[in-house]
Amino acid sequence: MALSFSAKLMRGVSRCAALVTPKTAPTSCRYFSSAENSRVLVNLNDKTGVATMQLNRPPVNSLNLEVLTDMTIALDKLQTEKDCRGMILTSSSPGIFCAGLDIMEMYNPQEDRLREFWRTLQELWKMMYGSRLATIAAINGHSPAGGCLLSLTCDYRIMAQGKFTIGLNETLLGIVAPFWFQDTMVNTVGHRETERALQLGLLYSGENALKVGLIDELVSPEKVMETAEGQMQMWLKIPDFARQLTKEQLRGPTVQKLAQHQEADIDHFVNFITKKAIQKSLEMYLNMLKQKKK
Ligand SMILES: CC/C=C\CCC/C=C/C(=O)SCCNC(=O)CCNC(=O)[C@H](O)C(C)(C)COP(=O)(O)OP(=O)(O)OC[C@H]1O[C@@H](n2cnc3c(N)ncnc32)[C@H](O)[C@@H]1OP(=O)(O)O
Repeated sequence: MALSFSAKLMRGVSRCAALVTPKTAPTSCRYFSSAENSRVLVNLNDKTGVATMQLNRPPVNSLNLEVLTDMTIALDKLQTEKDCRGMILTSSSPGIFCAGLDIMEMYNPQEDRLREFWRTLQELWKMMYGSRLATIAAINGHSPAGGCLLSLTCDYRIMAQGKFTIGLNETLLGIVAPFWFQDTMVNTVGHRETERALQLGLLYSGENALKVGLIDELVSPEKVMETAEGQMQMWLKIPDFARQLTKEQLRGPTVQKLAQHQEADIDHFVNFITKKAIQKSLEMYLNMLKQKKK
């Protein structure tokens, strides 16, 4: 029998809820291992109520079904921890925040897995965008497409200076950012900038991302985490209920829009991605990524 998404989540939570506390850990810090081989590393500081979630899937933290599932399980667990009030999302590989969705999930896919992959991304997006936690993205490297989307679900974005880029570049792959990716971008930088950025598949430098409001701060790579922690303190000075209700009023309608069209969105995604022409575009993009190395 097929399990519902929430049943799968619960099964995952009980499987993954083990608390792993290394001998060297500060006593106030609990380390959650969200999966047997830790594709995301999560710890919660009991003193501050702030959790850190690190993407940990080398080489580029691309988001496959397993990473998305682990993130969803970890976030669900943090949100049920009464004392957890904030989360910083970052990467364990400085230089790469997240390369976006794992293109191999979309290239020559099996339909069942493709559906589950997309549903899990939808669920994670809904949870992140509507999270009761104050969320800050510490973008310590490249952040294209799905990586940019993840950061956009947070309440505040701090990016590392350097040659890193960020943006919803889907059109460069010959694919189209779905309406809820677009909505998240519109809500952040406005309609006109989104029109330009998404049609051109713009990958912004940190400086340009700051200019258009795609990120909130640009700091040296070694300052990204401490800036995120400092900023988090400001967000946590606000009473939770007031901050959460305000967020819910501002973001709720966008989350509801996807919730109401979720099945149709999965059908549309599967139909689109499995088209011959789209498969060809993905193949060319994958080849281009490989050629780049030579
Ligand atoms: C109706 C709706 C339809 C569709 C909606 C779909 C929405 C899609 C959203 C997405 O997120 S699509 C993914 C878009 N991502 C990208 O365009 C990023 C591609 N990657 C890069 O640009 C670079 O890899 C980099 C992130 C800038 C890092 O560069 P670096 O030089 O450090 O690494 P390298 O390019 O050598 O990559 C190492 C290794 O990883 C493979 N790789 C990279 N990105 C991905 C990815 N997103 N998915 C799968 N694999 C990826 C790359 O090919 C290399 O593999 P190799 O070692 O085997 O050659």
